[in-house]
Amino acid sequence: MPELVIDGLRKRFGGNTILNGISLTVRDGEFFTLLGPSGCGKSTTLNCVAGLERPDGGSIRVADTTFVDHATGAFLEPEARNLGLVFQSYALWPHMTIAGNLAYPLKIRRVGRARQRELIDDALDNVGMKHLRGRYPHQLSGGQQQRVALARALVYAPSILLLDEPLSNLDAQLRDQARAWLKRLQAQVGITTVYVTHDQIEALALSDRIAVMKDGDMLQVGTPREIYETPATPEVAAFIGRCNFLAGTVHEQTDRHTVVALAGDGRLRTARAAWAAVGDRVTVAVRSENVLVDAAGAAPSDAYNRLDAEVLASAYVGARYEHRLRVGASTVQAESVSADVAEAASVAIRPEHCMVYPATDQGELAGV
Ligand SMILES: Nc1ncnc2c1ncn2[C@@H]1O[C@H](COP(=O)(O)OP(=O)(O)OP(=O)(O)O)[C@@H](O)[C@H]1O
Repeated sequence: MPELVIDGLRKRFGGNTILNGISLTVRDGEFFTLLGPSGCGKSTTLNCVAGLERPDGGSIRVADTTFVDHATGAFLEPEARNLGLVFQSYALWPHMTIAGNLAYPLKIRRVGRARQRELIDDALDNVGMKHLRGRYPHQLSGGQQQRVALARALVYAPSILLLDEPLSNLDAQLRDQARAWLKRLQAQVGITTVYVTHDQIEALALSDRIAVMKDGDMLQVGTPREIYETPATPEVAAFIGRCNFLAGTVHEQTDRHTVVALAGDGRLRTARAAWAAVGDRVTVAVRSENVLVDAAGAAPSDAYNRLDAEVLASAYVGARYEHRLRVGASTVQAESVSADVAEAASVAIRPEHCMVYPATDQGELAGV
């Protein structure tokens, strides 16, 4: 399966710049996700790959085939790109059986009847729908229809699979199931896949790598672990998972730590941020699951920061409790498995769980 290379992709609609020169490479056989808030340009990127939009700058190439190159004026028509496409609305033809829906793209490609049957059986087998080949779309559930849409996109062995929020019409439980079989299927077929979603859990669960987008720019590309554990910017940290942001000033640089004086009160040792100088204004990001409340009393002080805290509110949310605490001048969110935090007069945070960034407007982060 080929690589997809996007280089300097630009797109404007009217006076608005939607893509600011995006560059990325999707590797052979990779499950690659474009993740970001609504309107950041994910679908526009995918549509440029599909040939449904013409970019205003940059190029897109798959293996040795140029799909589009603004500099030379090259543009390959969508139907010549041999792509598998699945969108949010599955758009199966209602008057055709499932097998008929899958046969259609093969007929267009002039595949012989016997071979059509083999390919259709294989594709339906892949998605566990072979036994329903004679049914019509209205006789299937939403989840089953989505499987058929995927089988139809795979039946003619496309070079790349493009999926735009394909699971968003399914209810929560079906979505979980669909996620599991989609990941299995993609690995089994080994097809290079670009997936668009604004759902962070979906992105983390499915992807080999994720590109986090905002306002037509790419903020970070990395594996799910890299994106979650070492977000490149506070915006990435804010968009994925639950994160606290604490304002402060660099107080001291030691061999191993950067010590931050928090606004209000308290000091926080963080993993050393080599770029920071004493006196710099910084934003420290800490995931809410890394703010320990119930273990605070037991945490050895050399391995943890200990900060005075006041519990403002606690809520039971099923598998855990969520707490709002006042720490210095900030409100901090924390999680615990035990309800027993009423006495907590401090929180414990490991230095390596504190991520330091140049000072960022906290109001902007709230809007991510
Ligand atoms: N054909 C168009 N004409 C004008 N503006 C458009 C067009 N298509 C998209 N846009 C605008 O471009 C921006 C990016 O849209 P896009 O669909 O790429 O975002 P997205 O990240 O996929 O968001 P969502 O998750 O909501 O689909 C939006 O502000 C949208 O309104």
